[in-house]
Amino acid sequence: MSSSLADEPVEPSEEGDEPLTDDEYAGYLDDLGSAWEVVDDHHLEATYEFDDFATALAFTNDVGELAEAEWHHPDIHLSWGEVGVEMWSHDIGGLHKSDFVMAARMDQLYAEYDAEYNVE
Ligand SMILES: C[C@H](O)[C@H](O)[C@H]1CNC2=NC(N)=NC(=O)C2=N1
Repeated sequence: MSSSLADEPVEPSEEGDEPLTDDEYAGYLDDLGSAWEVVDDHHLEATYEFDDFATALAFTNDVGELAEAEWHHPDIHLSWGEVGVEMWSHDIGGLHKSDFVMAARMDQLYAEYDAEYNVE
């Protein structure tokens, strides 16, 4: 996982942008942690594991703050000990570089948690 993607700006998609094709996003996907996969060439998906609900909730709130700051929002599913995230660009109905930057930022956030488990 290269930290360079996380250091890039989250630039929103422009009107008329086409979603990235698998060839176009392959390099970005390689830069992400192993937690992430692309589903149906449409969105990124990952599940982060934690020791308990409270820690999962804290991570969820951190992701929420990141999303608000970057004005680019994931779908988040909070469970006991787990946070599921889906990330895509709604305005183009698919994947944009900004989704991969956000995923890399979430990987950075997760790395700060003293979680016992990592996602396989
Ligand atoms: C109305 C608001 O500006 C838009 O919904 C923004 C906010 N957050 C967003 N988040 C995501 N993931 N995709 C978008 O297209 C998007 N657009």
